[in-house]
Order: sequence, then structure tokens, then C-alpha cells
Amino acid sequence: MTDSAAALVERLTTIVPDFPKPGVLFRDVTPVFADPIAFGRVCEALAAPFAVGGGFAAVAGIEARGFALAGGIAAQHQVGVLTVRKAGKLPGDVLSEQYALEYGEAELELRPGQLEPGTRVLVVDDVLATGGTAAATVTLLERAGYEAIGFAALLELDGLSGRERLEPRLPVTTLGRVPA
Ligand SMILES: O=P(O)(O)OC[C@H]1O[C@H](OP(=O)(O)OP(=O)(O)O)[C@H](O)[C@@H]1O
Ligand SMILES: Nc1ncnc2[nH]cnc12
Repeated sequence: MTDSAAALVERLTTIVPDFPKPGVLFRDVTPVFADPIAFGRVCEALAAPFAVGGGFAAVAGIEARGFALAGGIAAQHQVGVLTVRKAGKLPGDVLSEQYALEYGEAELELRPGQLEPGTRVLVVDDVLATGGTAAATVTLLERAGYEAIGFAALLELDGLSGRERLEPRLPVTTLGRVPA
């Protein structure tokens, strides 16, 4: 039988204890990216709920693992990619947002003016934990004048309220829930 995208994520994701800090159970999804069948299939599954209705005209990938997913989805749907990067990586004028993580503080940046105002953008990342990263990304996209139409991730971590934080702002799809 053909494995579903959710089954592939469950089977291929590995758990790394105490990374990047003691006490964190890190979910490493990079084996999903390395598997040619799984990568295409998860990209299809992440975007499918958002391809109906008005669809999306761009995909925003969050550094770092969101970049791979955004590229895969964008190629399948023939739309462009926006890269949402950690502070200090993008040249020129940037919009910045600070946020809190499961394991620290960080800042994300986006170059404005790359797409038409009102462009419908799907936001993608590997893992939804507290939702701080995704919320900061949605804020950056809105500040740039775009419409964030949904958030999609491979995994969400239970008990960190990421979904609860995001759903008042936009629809959320993930391919699996795992303990934090
Ligand atoms: O929902 P949150 O609590 O905000 O956490 C989710 C974020 O944490 C991880 O990235 P990380 O910040 O570790 O950076 P990396 O991609 O550079 O490893 C993950 O890839 C998400 O982007
Ligand atoms: N436990 C975790 N595993 C992978 N990515 C994460 N981002 C935040 N928490 C994470």
C-alpha cells in the first residue's frame, strides 16, 4: 500500500534528545527531505487544503527547514517563494520581528516589495511548537502588505499551544501531532 504523507513523516522523522539544549526533544525531519518519494508527497499534502478557493500565489518558507518545503510546494504549484530569514541574513531594506522560541529568543526578517500588495501567501515550516516563529512570520507578511492565507507544517508539538495561538489569525494544517 502507498504510504500517506502523514505515515511517511511519522516513520522518517527522528528524535534527538537534548538538542539544541538540555531537555528539548528535537524532531529532525531532514530524513523526510532526503527521501524522494516522501518529499514530493509531503509537499503535496501540506499545500492541498490551501489550493482550493482563492489558492495562493506565493509560498513563504521560514529559515531553515521551511525553505526546502517552500521550494517543493512552489515548484509543484508554479508560484514563487519568499524567504523569511533569521536577523542579519538579508541585504537591503528589511522588516524585522522579534519572537520567543521553545528554547530562546530570536528575530526574523523579510524583504518587503517583492510581490504585489494583497498577494495571497501560504506560510510553511517543519515544526509548529509555541507558534512564535509562525506568528512573527504572519506579522511580517501583513506588514509587507500581503495576505497570509494559511500555515502548514509537517509536525505540531502538543502542549505548547502553537495551534491555539495561530488559528485566530489563519487556518493551520499539520501532518502529525507529537508530544513536546
Ligand atoms: O513554534 P516555535 O516555538 O516558534 O518553534 C518552531 C520553530 O523552531 C524551529 O526552528 P529554529 O528556530 O530552531 O531554527 P532553525 O530552523 O534554524 O533550526 C523550527 O524549524 C521552527 O521554525
Ligand atoms: N522540539 C522541536 N523539534 C524540532 N523543532 C522545534 N522547534 C521548536 N521546538 C522544536
